[in-house]
Amino acid sequence: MQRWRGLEDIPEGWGRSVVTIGSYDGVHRGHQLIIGKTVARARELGVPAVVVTFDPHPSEVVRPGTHPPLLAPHERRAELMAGLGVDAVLILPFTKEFSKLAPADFVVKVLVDKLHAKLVVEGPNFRFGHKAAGTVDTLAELGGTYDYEVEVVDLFERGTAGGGEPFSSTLTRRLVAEGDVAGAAEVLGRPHRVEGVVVRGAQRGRELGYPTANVETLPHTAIPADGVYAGYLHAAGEKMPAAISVGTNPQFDGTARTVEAYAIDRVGLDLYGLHVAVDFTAYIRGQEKFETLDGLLERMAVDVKEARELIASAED
Ligand SMILES: Cc1cc2nc3c(=O)[nH]c(=O)nc-3n(C[C@H](O)[C@H](O)[C@H](O)COP(=O)(O)O)c2cc1C
Ligand SMILES: Nc1ncnc2c1ncn2[C@@H]1O[C@H](COP(=O)(O)OP(=O)(O)O)[C@@H](O)[C@H]1O
Repeated sequence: MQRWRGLEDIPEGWGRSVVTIGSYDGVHRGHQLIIGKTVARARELGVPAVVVTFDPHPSEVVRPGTHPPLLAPHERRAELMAGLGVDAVLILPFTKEFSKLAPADFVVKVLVDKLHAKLVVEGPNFRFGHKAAGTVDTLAELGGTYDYEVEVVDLFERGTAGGGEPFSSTLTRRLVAEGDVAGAAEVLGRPHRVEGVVVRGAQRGRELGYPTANVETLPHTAIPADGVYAGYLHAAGEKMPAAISVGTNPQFDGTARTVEAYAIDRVGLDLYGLHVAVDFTAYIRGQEKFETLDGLLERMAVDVKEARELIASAED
């Protein structure tokens, strides 16, 4: 899969393409439908499938200070899109100037002049151009002038997550923020993942008998609510069942919020400095401050047992 940052990166002589445009944060199951359709149509038409997305998130540029927590960094989104068969991802730097392009100017600059769109696939709620003035109808009208078709895919799949709300990035962010990682996994079609480099913590975990890899997350990462979770730690090419703690370590009157994962029953790992990923599959409990350290240790033993069981039952 090709990855372009900015219109200048599109190779000279790029032919026609099937295109879909969106933030696609999380690449959840609704997104997967639209992107899957884009790829299927591209194959039928014998041209490449291109996803156009933005960085930073448009809302931060339009209303500074409103950057939403991100479900997946661009790197991860690209990996997921490649898995869906996408041929190229174009990340457009979303600047103030770019945000002022009228819908027709956006269409000409990106879809017509650069990607030579033959077909554009979107969800019904797609908006684009200055003040989000462009709708799928605007897109289709311009297609009449500029020789491309528009196909609207209903992305409103519903599961049981969030009380049967339609799948969306907003719903997923809410479920993650509430600690409902099982619900988030239903919308995403896979567990929610937090990634980053393993940094040093208080060096206390090993003394407690549960060394934990402390993950330094990227700004704007969607981090699950404080609590204890079951999941996986992916490190050095291995996928290890893990008990995960998110919080400030109230037992030790900590203040910094950390994401830390204990790889169950693994001894002697050295993960410092590695880029790792933590997948959240199930919520176990909230963070607590126990009367004694033994209270915490007893509870941690139970957490690890529960995590092991939750993971084993999900793998069956
Ligand atoms: C399964 C599990 C459960 C935890 N539960 C709590 C808790 O209830 N309260 C708390 O303050 N810290 C909790 N922690 C975090 C530990 O306090 C933390 O991992 C320990 O202090 C080591 O920190 P360090 O990695 O900075 O050395 C938990 C950690 C794990 C792995
Ligand atoms: N089973 C394990 N799970 C997670 N990290 C482990 C494990 N075994 C060894 N480690 C290593 O130990 C470190 C965590 O030990 P800990 O005492 O909690 O130190 P810190 O406070 O720096 O996180 C991890 O960063 C990793 O390098």
